[in-house]
Amino acid sequence: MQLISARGLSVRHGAQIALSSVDFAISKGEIVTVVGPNGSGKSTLLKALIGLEHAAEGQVTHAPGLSIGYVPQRLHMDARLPMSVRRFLSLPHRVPDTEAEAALRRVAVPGIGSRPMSALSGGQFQRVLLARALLAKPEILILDEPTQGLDQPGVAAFYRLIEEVRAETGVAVLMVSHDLHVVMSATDRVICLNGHVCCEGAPRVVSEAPEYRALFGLGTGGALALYRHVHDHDHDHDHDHDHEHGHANHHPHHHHHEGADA
Ligand SMILES: Nc1ncnc2c1ncn2[C@@H]1O[C@H](COP(=O)(O)OP(=O)(O)OP(=O)(O)O)[C@@H](O)[C@H]1O
Repeated sequence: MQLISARGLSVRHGAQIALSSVDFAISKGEIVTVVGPNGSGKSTLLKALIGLEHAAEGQVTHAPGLSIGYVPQRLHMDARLPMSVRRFLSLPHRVPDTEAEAALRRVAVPGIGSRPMSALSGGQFQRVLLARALLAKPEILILDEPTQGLDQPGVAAFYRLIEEVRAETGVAVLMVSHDLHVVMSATDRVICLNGHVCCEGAPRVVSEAPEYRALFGLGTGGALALYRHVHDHDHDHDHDHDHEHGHANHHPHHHHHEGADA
C-alpha cells in the first residue's frame, strides 16, 4: 500500500523553481532516503509531501487517515528556556510517564527524562527527537537530516536504530541524508535529487548510475565531496572497478537548474 505518492510535483519559491515534475511514492514499511547537494530541494520535497509547501503543479496523495511523524531539519530550542527531555516528549500532546520512558528506552537512551534538552549530546538529542516522533505512533516517519552533527559511529548507530524501529513497528521512513556511505546500507531505496529526480532505485544500483556519480563526484578515494551537477563533461573516469550493472530509473531530463542555484 502506498502511504504517500506524488505525480508531476513542482514547487516554486517565488519565481524560483525548487522542484520540478517529481514523481514519488513510498509504501508501508519502506525506508527511502533522499540525497542531493545543498539547495537541491530535499527539504522542500519532504515539506511538499506533508502539505507544508504548496504544490505549484501536480498532486500529492496520502493514504486515508495517514499519521505522519515529522522531524524538521532545524529545531530552534531556546537555551535560556530550560526544558527537560520529559517535558519535551509531552509536546504538543501529553503522554504518560510509562510511555515516555518506553519511548526513550526504544531509542536506547533510557533514564534521561530529567535532563535538560540543552545538555544532551548531538546523538542523544536526535534520539529524543525520534522518540517524540514515535510517540504519535505514526505509519510514516519523515526525518530531515536526522544525523546532522553526529560523528561516523553515531550516524551508523542511528541508522541501525531506524532499521530496528522499522522491523519492530513496521513504520515507513522517508529521510534526507548526506551520509552516503551509511545510507547505502540502511535504506531500501535512494532518490537522488537536484531540483528534479536525477535517478532512483536500490542503493547499489543508484551508486552506479552516472547521474549519481556526477552529483557526488565518485572516484575520490572515499572522500565523497558534494559536487555541483555539471553536464558538459563526462564523469567516466571513476576509480571504481566494480562494473556490476543494474537498472537505475534514469530520468531523461530537462536539466534546468533554477532550483539548485541558490
Ligand atoms: N521558504 C523559502 N523561501 C524561498 N526559497 C526557499 C525557501 N525554502 C527553500 N528555498 C530555496 O529552495 C531551494 C531548495 O531548498 P531546500 O531547503 O529544499 O534544499 P535542500 O536540498 O534541503 O538543501 P540543504 O541540503 O542545504 O538542506 C533552495 O534554493 C532554497 O534557497
